[in-house]
Amino acid sequence: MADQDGGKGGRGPQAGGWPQADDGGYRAGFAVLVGRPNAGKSTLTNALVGQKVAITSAKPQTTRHTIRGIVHRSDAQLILVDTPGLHRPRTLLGQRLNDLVAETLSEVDAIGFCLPANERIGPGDRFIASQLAAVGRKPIVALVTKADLADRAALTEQLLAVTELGREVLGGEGFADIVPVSAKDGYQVETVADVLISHMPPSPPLYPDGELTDEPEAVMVAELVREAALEGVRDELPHSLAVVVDEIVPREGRPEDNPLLDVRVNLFVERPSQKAIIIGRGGERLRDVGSHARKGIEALLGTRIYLDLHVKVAKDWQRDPKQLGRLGF
Ligand SMILES: Nc1nc2c(ncn2[C@@H]2O[C@H](COP(=O)(O)OP(=O)(O)OP(=O)(O)O)[C@@H](O)[C@H]2O)c(=O)[nH]1
Repeated sequence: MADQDGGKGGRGPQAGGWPQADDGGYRAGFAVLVGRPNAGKSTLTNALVGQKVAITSAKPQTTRHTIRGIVHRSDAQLILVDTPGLHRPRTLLGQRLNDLVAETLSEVDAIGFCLPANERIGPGDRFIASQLAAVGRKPIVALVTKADLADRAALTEQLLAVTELGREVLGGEGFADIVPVSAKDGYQVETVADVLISHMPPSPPLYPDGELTDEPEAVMVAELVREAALEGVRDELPHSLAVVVDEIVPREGRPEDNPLLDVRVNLFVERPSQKAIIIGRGGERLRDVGSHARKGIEALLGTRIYLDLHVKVAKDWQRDPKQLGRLGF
């Protein structure tokens, strides 16, 4: 995977800004965080990378896209892939998500398996552990997340339970490492990076220094719109909303020192009633969504934008392969 990704998304390696790799000890590679919904994967990714790149929410399974962030060290690069929750497929969308996860797992150099410190290991965790065991020889690091939510005794007990799970499901010594971590208060976040980096292969840097994500900007724009559109109505339509960026184009005839980008975005829902929720009475809610998202997008792109949002009904898009393809899943 190492040499495939450099040019993805039109943000490939650029001249200048590359870290030096001639000291011989450089490591670089890919790691993925897996775990059941709500295990803390997105929050930990953000804490490791130091910038908000993925949606976090109190509701499960909001992370739809594979989002990468990059941890830069003077002697290493850790490229993180944040996957959707690995779970038993229910709808076709679920199946697609799991295919995506399986594909990602087979391509990375190490896997971080997130298990919350404050919740008992359950069937969902065992299911994921068995999937990981099937991936074959690959370092699997257990990350006991949300350590701030467990007291010392409970954390110790959880670490023992996780050790046991590793031996039972993976055989031999079980997990390559077990690290308790809290993304919330920063406890051991650096250690997680150190441990994952220790499992990366010797390699020259794969990305220019300072690049925090290779996610195509369009995907980040879509995430910002999606986040704004779900604000306050997650209960009503968390799984029924797909956001697709139609185009991002510079407005013609603008002065060079004051450019404006036209950003056109489509929001797909499954039913007319959901369209009404997004738009709100007299279009008021959609205007709020737009002004909210616009601020985030302007900060992301570093320029003023005109944001054009369109809400469309794509009936049963979650179950229709053609529609899923069109929506980028
Ligand atoms: N107290 C505490 N809460 C955390 C921590 N990490 C994550 N959370 C919370 O746990 C919830 C789920 O976190 P996410 O990072 O969205 O979990 P996820 O595994 O990416 O979830 P999915 O996208 O559903 O797969 C959110 O409400 C977070 O604020 C932590 O270290 N401490």
